[in-house]
Amino acid sequence: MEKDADGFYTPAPVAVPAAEAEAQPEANPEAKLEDEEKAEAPTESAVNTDLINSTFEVSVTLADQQADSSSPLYSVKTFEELGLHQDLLKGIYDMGFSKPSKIQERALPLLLSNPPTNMIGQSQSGTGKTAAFVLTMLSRVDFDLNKPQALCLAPSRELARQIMSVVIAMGKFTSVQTEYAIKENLPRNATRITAQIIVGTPGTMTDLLRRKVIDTSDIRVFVLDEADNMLDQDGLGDQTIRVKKYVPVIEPPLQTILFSATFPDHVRAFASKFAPNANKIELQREELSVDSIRQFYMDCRDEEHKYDILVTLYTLLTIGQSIIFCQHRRTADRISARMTAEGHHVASLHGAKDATERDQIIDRFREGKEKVLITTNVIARGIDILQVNMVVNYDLPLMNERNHFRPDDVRPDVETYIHRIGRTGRFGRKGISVNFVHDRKTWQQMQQIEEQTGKKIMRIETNDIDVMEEKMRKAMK
Ligand SMILES: Nc1ncnc2c1ncn2[C@@H]1O[C@H](COP(=O)(O)OP(=O)(O)OP(=O)(O)O)[C@@H](O)[C@H]1O
Repeated sequence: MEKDADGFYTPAPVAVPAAEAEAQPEANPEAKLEDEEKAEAPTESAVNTDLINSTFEVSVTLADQQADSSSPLYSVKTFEELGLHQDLLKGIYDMGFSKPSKIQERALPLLLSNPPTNMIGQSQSGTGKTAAFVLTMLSRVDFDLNKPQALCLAPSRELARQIMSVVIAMGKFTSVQTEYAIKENLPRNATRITAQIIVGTPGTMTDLLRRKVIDTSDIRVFVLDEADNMLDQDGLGDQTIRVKKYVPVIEPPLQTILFSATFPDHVRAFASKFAPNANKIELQREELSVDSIRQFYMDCRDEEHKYDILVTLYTLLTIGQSIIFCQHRRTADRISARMTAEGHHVASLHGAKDATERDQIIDRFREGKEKVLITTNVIARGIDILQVNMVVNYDLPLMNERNHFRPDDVRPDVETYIHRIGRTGRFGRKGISVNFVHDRKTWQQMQQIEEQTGKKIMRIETNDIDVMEEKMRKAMK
């Protein structure tokens, strides 16, 4: 199975493993036909060849990385050795996965062993954490029992929908039943959910639990994706704790699974309380972001110059796909309205839009119908769109006001930064991130990000557009 036009998983004819791809005799047989009709349509053939070549290149570099012991994609094992049911192995191979990543290899045996043990797992963005917890949910569910058995919480409806697409793809050869706990999905008068796996956001999940639409008496797995965010008192902490209170812990024994690319110190202790006696897989600070994302910054004179530079970048933004992050919804709306009025094609997505519109916008972006998405932190975490090769921090991410030392000392939100740039460079692919810096304060904030992540952020000259473009194109290759 491979991702369809919606970016979700649907059946594909046959996945060609990287090693076999080279042996394919004719990547594009049509290219050989020399009749008039074909001769008149060289563009399509050329595009096909390009697509095939680029898929091939990704497969080859992926195979290299999965064989490099220092890569987060490395593994010595096969999926067969991880103790998965035959039906789930079929699902995994149908998705085109051939080898586990490091987090999958390390976490799955711990997650699947009995008696069930809690897990706090950390691994860089785009390294396959979703498969680790989805396979655990699917492994622990009794498909003959028509009752909820696994709950999974994510910070946004977009991420909940994406996780569900993975549950459905990996569970394709099982009889799993699923349901969403996201806004405007179930009718208000729904009385009972019989689905075994429920994926949602904490507000709606609480509402369904409170109204007893979800019976918790057989829940055995409780997953928090983006767990540091889900437990943070400045984020969704209160709502997540409320959900947990509804779920019995002792009978059946509850396995609590927390995953994220980041676990800042201030939530680490609470995470250990929330998932007691957990197996832990942790990253060192300098390992937090992946090396395949090249990081840059651009000096802008002021706010208006930021906009001008963004417009100058437009052609580059549309080479693959790109996500532009703003601190506020109004900024996202303002710049997207202005760019649209000037004839550019951009979409904007944030939490103030209604559910149907949000679904349409992200689906169009997944399908590649929109190339440039202007947004807020709402999709900073978890969203997996492989074609995104550029992320722009139009505004650097900043801590909530209550974490400011003084009103004039606004600290950068380093965790959100790591997640934002992680929307590109997924599973070994290349990507670039660009930060706009326009005054002393933003300059200092960027330096703090550099210090705390231990990764160099390179300057890109904005005076000479050609040089700027050339440098960025090179970094994207
Ligand atoms: N073993 C594998 N082989 C090939 N591709 C994989 C494998 N595991 C995961 N992937 C793909 O890698 C991409 C990233 O995976 P995923 O979204 O689970 O990352 P993540 O670690 O959860 O990232 P984030 O921290 O951003 O949420 C997805 O497109 C997924 O299908």
